[in-house]
Amino acid sequence: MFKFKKKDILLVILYAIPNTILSFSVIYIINNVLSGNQNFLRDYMIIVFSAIIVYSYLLNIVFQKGLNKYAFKILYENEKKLFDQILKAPLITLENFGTQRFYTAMEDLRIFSNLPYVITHTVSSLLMLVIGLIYMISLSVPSAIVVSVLIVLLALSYFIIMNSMSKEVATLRKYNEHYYGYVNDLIRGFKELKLSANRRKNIMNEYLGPNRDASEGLDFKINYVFLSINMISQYGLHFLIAVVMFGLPALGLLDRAGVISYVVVILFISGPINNLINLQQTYTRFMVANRRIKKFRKDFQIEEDRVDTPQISTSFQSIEFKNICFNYEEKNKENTFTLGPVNLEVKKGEVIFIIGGNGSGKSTFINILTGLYQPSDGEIIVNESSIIDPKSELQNYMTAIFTNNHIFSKNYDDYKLESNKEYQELLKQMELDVVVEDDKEESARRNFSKGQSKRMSMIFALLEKKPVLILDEWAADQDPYFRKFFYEELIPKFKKDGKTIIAVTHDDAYFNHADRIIKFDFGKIIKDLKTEDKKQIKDLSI
Ligand SMILES: Nc1ncnc2c1ncn2[C@@H]1O[C@H](COP(=O)(O)OP(=O)(O)OP(=O)(O)O)[C@@H](O)[C@H]1O
Repeated sequence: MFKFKKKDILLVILYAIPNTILSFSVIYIINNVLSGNQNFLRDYMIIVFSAIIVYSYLLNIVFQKGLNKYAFKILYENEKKLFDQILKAPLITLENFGTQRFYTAMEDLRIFSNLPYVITHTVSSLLMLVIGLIYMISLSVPSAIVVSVLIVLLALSYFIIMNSMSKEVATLRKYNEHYYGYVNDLIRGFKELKLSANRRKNIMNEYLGPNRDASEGLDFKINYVFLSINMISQYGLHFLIAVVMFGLPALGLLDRAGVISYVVVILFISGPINNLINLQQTYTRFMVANRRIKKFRKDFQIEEDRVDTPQISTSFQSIEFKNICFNYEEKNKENTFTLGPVNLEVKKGEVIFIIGGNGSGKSTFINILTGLYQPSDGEIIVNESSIIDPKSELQNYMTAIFTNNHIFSKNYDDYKLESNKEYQELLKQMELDVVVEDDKEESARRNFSKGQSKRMSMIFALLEKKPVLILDEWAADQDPYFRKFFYEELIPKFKKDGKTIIAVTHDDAYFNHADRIIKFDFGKIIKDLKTEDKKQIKDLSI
């Protein structure tokens, strides 16, 4: 995902080398001043010392600015790519994996935006460590070996304790996953919980409470251990300095000036050592985030052939389904629902009602009709001759209002509402002119009642001016008066205007307002009746 070019690596090196040399010059000067080296006790040394600090500061500012720019560029570019991928993902993928995956992918991207800093820190810290060791070796090889061995031992004990906690960390993560599930129930099911004292008691006493109790103990243990091992670096450093101050001179490995130099170097490299140790956790997080993003990219793979800007076509004449089949691929489930084979022809201007019991496949069929689901088998023919690719082209002819319609917070369509006469007329027609008093976008996107929001969606759908209108139980949320108006006035008007209407409905009182009734059962069309056949229509039972 984040690919480093040769130029980027060169830039990091170009920064890290002078930065390390400058930092090391600071130690070198301090060492010599402390040990009373006359060459370093001259007046101009303060200017040299200050110049090094200022230069080092400016170098860091310039580099950090570039690094920041680079990190944010990568982050925002990848965020845009992610949304592009989400918009192009098939509906079935979204349904199978759940929206939660998008949120975690976004979180993972944020983690990754730190990668450039971390790499730069790693390179600088490593360079500081190497130069510090070289300096110590130049002063005394055996002392440098003793100090290096002690540093390695301290780092090893840190990693061993850290890794021993991985099982506990995984268990805590599992507890937290359940916890977020309960929180979700609590927020989304707030009304249902408020209605039942038993439910409130049970969610608290049997789920949320025990989950939090178990997490509390584990969280404390993990944090306590992490706190303790983080102290290893602090107290380990004191131990190391004690060895240098007392142990090494006692063994005759270092003199007084050597001790001062060693202590100064150790104090200086303790920062980079700490960085390197702590960075291990960051790298582990990167690896996990990388794995998850890769999996996300694979699961939500973009199909390159997808046409992204469909043109509205008004030349619709007919659509024909030939042996169309579809089945939900549910892992580890034997009885997955299968739709089809569906054979059906819809002609321009027809009003078709789709009926059938719960779970008979009406919405699944609508999803195929609108190109949201890709059929596993069969052919879709539009205007008698052109066989079309349902993924990209079906939507050219259709607009749909689903049962769980959504009114966007902003206008993502090509039409404008302001000063739009047609919009004003539609508001009156849908009897929303008393609720929406002006033609401003925000007025059309306020909080509506369910029935009003469906009427607003109808206005938006009609403004799209597509020849085929698909409605999934649109009238179910309307009051009896408007429902009657919809079936008896609006549908005939839409038909007169040349629209083709395919509506899923349970309103048997209005079946006579369709040209055809198509009944689904167990994923198959079991009846396809013309409404002229009054007797058969009367006998239809859902
Ligand atoms: N995303 C999905 N994954 C797996 N199975 C699904 C999915 N969506 C629906 N189903 C199953 O497919 C079958 C048909 O569902 P569908 O929603 O098409 O029925 P419907 O006729 O619209 O029902 P209703 O009148 O209740 O809205 C049901 O058995 C349902 O459980």
